[in-house]
Amino acid sequence: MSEKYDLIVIGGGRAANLAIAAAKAGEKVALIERSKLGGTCPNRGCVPSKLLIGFAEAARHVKHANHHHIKAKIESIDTQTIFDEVNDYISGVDPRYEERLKAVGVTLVRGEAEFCAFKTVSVNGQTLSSDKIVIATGSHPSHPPYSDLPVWTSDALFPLKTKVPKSLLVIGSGFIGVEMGAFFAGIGVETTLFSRGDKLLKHADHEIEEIFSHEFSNEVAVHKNATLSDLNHDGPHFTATFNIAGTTQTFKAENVLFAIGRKPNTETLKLEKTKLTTTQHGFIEVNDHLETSIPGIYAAGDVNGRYMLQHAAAYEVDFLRKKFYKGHPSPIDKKDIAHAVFSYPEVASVGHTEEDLVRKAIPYISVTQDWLASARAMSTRLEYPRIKLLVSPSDYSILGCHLIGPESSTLIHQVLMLMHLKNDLREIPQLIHIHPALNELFLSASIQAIQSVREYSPT
Ligand SMILES: Cc1cc2nc3c(=O)[nH]c(=O)nc-3n(C[C@H](O)[C@H](O)[C@H](O)COP(=O)(O)OP(=O)(O)OC[C@H]3O[C@@H](n4cnc5c(N)ncnc54)[C@H](O)[C@@H]3O)c2cc1C
Ligand SMILES: NC(=O)c1ccc[n+]([C@@H]2O[C@H](COP(=O)([O-])OP(=O)(O)OC[C@H]3O[C@@H](n4cnc5c(N)ncnc54)[C@H](O)[C@@H]3O)[C@@H](O)[C@H]2O)c1
Repeated sequence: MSEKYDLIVIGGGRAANLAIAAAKAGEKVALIERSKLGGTCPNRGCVPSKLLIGFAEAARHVKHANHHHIKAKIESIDTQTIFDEVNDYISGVDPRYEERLKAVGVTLVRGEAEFCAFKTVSVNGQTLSSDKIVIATGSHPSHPPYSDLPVWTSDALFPLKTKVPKSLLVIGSGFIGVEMGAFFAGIGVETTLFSRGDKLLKHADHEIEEIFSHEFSNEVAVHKNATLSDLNHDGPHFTATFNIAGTTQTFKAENVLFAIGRKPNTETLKLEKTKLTTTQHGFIEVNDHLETSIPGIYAAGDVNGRYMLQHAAAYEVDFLRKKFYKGHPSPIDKKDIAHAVFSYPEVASVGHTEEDLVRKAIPYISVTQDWLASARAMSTRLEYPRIKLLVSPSDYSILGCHLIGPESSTLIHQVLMLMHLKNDLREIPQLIHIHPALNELFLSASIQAIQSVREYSPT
């Protein structure tokens, strides 16, 4: 006999907030979590990785002090304490979530959920059913090749249970590869990163990617067009053989981090028992109400594959909260979801890349400028910071904006705000910018873009 609930939430990552909202609305709600409450972001994702990156940034300021005619030397970096502090943060996450859930009366079920009948779920032999189920089971690192060896994925870093290696090979040049690669290099670990293609951050706008690739390679040894052909582990070292642009090369390091993408957590859910199907990559398809092909079953966050970002998961969970408990009837707003890569250099992006616009035959004008007109930017002594604006020649709306340089993740919010309120680039020069704040980069780029739109004539 199954116990009936008003709502079952499977996965206690971002969707824990939905369970709390349901309980506050007076519903009988069960939250099922097989691992640590809080999910990927605070336990093994955004938060611990950014805490680590802060340490590397501090080290990099010392390393680059000579740009400001200051002679400085790092005497030592206590890498073990850095990880101990981050491990400490992680250990507090699950208990904090559990307290919040218990305070509002959510029934917390610890264990792995699987469907056992239509809209019925079993966990450790206990059966729960509901007409309203939210699947928010997130994602996990793609299974690395050579997984019989003690190689790392990002999950192995948080919490780190082994000693910090002196040397590291990073395989993959997406978000995690370049963030963690810059971190380890920043704290003095001899780091080499391998990309199987000829780009790092292959989905970035090409102009930004070129600058990123160049600057990142000054910090981290990079090999492009590199395919791993063999990996051995012998005593304290890994020996990796790569085919790099037609030649065979061998590298040794104390550890290897695979950062080769993430897969949805749907394999063990037995979705077929509730008649739900997934895409060929295992993501749960949803409509614009985040409802699956089975009415009453919803999927939010990484598991639906729309984005794989914490702020997108948060937005989707909040959409469901408003839908269920505030009676909001509208479909989910197709907002542009921005992202930032907290590597060195930092990159932030919203909307289309230039390649997207070309592929989709969307007319645009493009302006790329450095930020160096601003004294604050000049004072950084960096030469690469750039803004790329892609603007519609028909109505001055921003189609895409791509930043590279310090504080890109913060600065991009000026563009997000404009796109959110009234997407008309002509508003930017109307705003009196503080002189000489970094934000002046938007002023000069928008003035040039407005001029280009005025002069635009379709070919
Ligand atoms: C190293 C790293 C850095 C990142 N940095 C950023 C960043 O800076 N910014 C950003 O926006 N995003 C970042 N992300 C992505 C972000 O962490 C995810 O997009 C986000 O956590 C997804 O939230 P979610 O709630 O969908 O899934 P999750 O947080 O993964 O939660 C899903 C939960 O479901 C549980 N679960 C799975 N299957 C079952 C089951 N069958 N039964 C019971 N429970 C189950 C899991 O244990 C997990 O706790 C990063 C990810 C990684 C790995
Ligand atoms: N700052 C952020 O917002 C942030 C940070 C970290 C992670 N994330 C999220 O987590 C996701 C996963 O990150 P990720 O870096 O693992 O994935 P990713 O998709 O960003 O990059 C994976 C890279 O690995 C390459 N690759 C795939 N298989 C390979 C193989 N067998 N050998 C060599 N290279 C291979 C791919 O071509 C790609 O370049 C991201 O897509 C993002 O959604 C976000």
